[in-house]
Amino acid sequence: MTQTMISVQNVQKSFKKQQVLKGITFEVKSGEIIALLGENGAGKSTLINIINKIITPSEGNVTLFDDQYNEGQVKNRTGVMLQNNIIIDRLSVKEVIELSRSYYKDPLTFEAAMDIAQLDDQADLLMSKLSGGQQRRLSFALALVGNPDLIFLDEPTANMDSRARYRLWQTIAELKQAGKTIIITSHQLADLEDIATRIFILQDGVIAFDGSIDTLRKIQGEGTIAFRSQLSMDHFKTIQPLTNLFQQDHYYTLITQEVNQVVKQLVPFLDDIQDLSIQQTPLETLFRHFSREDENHEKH
Ligand SMILES: Nc1ncnc2c1ncn2[C@@H]1O[C@H](COP(=O)(O)OP(=O)(O)OP(=O)(O)O)[C@@H](O)[C@H]1O
Repeated sequence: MTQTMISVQNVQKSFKKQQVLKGITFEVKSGEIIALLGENGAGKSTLINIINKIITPSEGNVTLFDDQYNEGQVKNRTGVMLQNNIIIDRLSVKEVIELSRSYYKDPLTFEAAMDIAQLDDQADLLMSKLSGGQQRRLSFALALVGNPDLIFLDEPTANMDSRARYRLWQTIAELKQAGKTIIITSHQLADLEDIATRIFILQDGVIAFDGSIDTLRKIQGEGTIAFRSQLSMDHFKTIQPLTNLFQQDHYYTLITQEVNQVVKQLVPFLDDIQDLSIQQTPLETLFRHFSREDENHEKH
């Protein structure tokens, strides 16, 4: 049976004169994997911190699980990996895992938590002596040590090497299989794309998009045609139908619902086109539509 895990009602947050969140409302059901996207400074961490009562909103309400749950019950079923690692200077990796385990009713075994952290060789090392990536791995294990049903991961892969990142996404896939509910912020959109069941795009203080990646593709274009060319933008501007056209240096990206029709119109330019590729529009490209940094494009 699906349960409402998170209910956010009209959450607003201002820091001095800057209003970061302007009225955020949504519900998350059990088993959903939410990718929370937004540019740097969009307010993703602020929203996650408000949901977890780390900062208070200027307006609005948040309910986790059921409003009958007390704070202790909520904490017991929730795992949080914040953007900044929390370091307790005097504790070793082993000690902090044991300490965290003791807090929860139904924790993972010590071995399972160590397996997530992948820090066997550093078990006796003080937390403060870990590298940035190792601290991140420990933070991930600590978020999961209580065997939570609801998990918040704020840029979990920051500082991780590619092997650690691979393992983390694998663990998240296992959590998904197990029916956990997860909210993740990450700038690694290719990995998020494989795992998320629902995308939130935070822009200008509101959720500018809430839906599946398939819905986003239906709105913005199923197919992406990319190529390099020395020809100017003017040559490609008249191509129809496009939902978006990006140019960066000599690299063009055309997004469309009608791939065949667009490819046919590129035929006259083929001698001046290199590295042509056609693919289902990736999340990375769909997200660029909402990006302010990428001004060199034509929205259709
Ligand atoms: N305690 C604070 N005091 C003042 N301003 C703050 C505070 N916390 C956040 N902000 C501001 O709020 C905005 C949103 O910050 P936030 O960290 O939520 O963004 P983000 O979407 O998580 O960004 P990033 O992708 O860079 O992590 C930023 O402009 C930030 O400077």
